[in-house]
Amino acid sequence: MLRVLVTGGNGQLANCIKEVSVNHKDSINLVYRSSKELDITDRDAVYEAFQEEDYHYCINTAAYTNVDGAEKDIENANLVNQIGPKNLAEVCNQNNIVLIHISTDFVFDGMQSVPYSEKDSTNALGEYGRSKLKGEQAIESVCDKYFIIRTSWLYSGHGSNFLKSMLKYGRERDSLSVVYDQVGTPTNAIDLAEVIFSILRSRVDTYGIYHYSNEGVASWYDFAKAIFDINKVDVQLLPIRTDAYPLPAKRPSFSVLDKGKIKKLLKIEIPYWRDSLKKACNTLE
Ligand SMILES: NC(=O)C1=CN([C@@H]2O[C@H](COP(=O)(O)OP(=O)(O)OC[C@H]3O[C@@H](n4cnc5c(N)ncnc54)[C@H](OP(=O)(O)O)[C@@H]3O)[C@@H](O)[C@H]2O)C=CC1
Ligand SMILES: Cc1cn([C@H]2C[C@H](O)[C@@H](COP(=O)(O)OP(=O)(O)O[C@H]3O[C@@H](C)C(=O)[C@@H](O)[C@H]3O)O2)c(=O)[nH]c1=O
Repeated sequence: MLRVLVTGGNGQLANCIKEVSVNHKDSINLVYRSSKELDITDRDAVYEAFQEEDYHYCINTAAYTNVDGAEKDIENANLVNQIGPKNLAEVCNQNNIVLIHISTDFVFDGMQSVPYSEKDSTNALGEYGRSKLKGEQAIESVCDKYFIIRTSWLYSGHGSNFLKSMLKYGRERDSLSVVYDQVGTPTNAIDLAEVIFSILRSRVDTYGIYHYSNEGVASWYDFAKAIFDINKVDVQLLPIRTDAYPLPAKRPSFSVLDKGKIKKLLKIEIPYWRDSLKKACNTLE
C-alpha cells in the first residue's frame, strides 16, 4: 500500500484528489491535512507531521492563490508559496519521500507566442507568480526526488474558481465583460488529479519540472462563452481588453503550456479543454 500525505487538504485540487482517489483505494492510502491541521510554513509542525507515518509521497496542494491579494500581502504569499515548499522539500529529502508539488503558468511573462516548454525562461509578472517561482527554486535546491507540475486556469466543482464565478455572475447579472487578450488553457482539476494518480501508480522516477494543462487554447472570454453555452445561461457577454478591467496584479497575455514532456513520461492523451469543461458541468449541482 502506497502512503501519501496531501497538504492543503481543504482546497480545490485536494478535493479533486479525494474524488479521484475512490478508484485507487485498494492500493493508495491518502492522508489529508488542512491548513489548520498542518501549516506548511511551520517547520516544526512539518517535521512532526512526517513522523506520524512512513510516507512514500507528499502531494503539496497548499498555496497562497489570491493573485491580486498577493500584490499587497507579499510576505504571506512568500511564506506559503516559498518557505512552505522548502520545509516540505527538506523533510521529504531527509526521509526519501517523493514530493509532488503544483506550480503555475504565472511563472512566465507571456511574451512568447508559442507554447511554453519546461526549458523556457521564467519571468513572473506579479507577486503570486514570483512567490511560486521561488517555491520551485527552493525545492530544486534542497530535494532530489520531486515532481513540480506547472498547470494553468484550474476549475472544478470544488472551491472557488472561474467556472463557478461565471455561473454565479451570469445568473445574477444581465451582462458581463471578460478579457479576450489573455490566452491560455483552462484545466479541469479532476484531470490534473488523474495525472497525479498516474504518477503515483506508475512509480515513475524521472524527476523534474513538468507542464500539464488540458489540450487547446482559449482566452478568458472564450472560456466564459463556453461556460454560458454549455450551461445555457442567457447573459450578454462582452469581450474587453485587459486595460478595461484593471486589477492589482499583471497577468501574462499568453501562457499556453507545452505538454509534450508529461505526455511522453506517462504515455497519456490529454482531454481537450472544452470536452473536459462539459464533463465538469455535467457533475455540477
Ligand atoms: N487555482 C488555479 O487556477 C491554479 C492553481 N495552481 C496551483 O495549484 C495548487 C492548488 O490550487 P487550488 O487547489 O486551486 O488552490 P486553493 O486555494 O483552492 O487551495 C489551496 C489550499 O492551501 C491551503 N493553505 C493556504 N495556506 C496554507 C498553509 N500555510 N499551510 C497549509 N495549507 C495552506 C488553503 O487553506 P485555507 O483555505 O485554509 O487558506 C487552501 O485549502 C496551488 O499550488 C496553486 O498555486 C496552478 C495553476 C492554476
Ligand atoms: C471575474 C472576471 C475576471 N475577468 C478577468 C480577470 C483576469 O484577467 C481573468 C481571470 O480571472 P480570475 O481573477 O478569476 O483568475 P486568476 O486568479 O487570475 O487565475 C489564475 O489563478 C492562479 C492561482 C493561477 O495559477 C493561474 O493559472 C490562473 O488560474 O479574467 C474578467 O475579465 N471579467 C470578470 O468578470
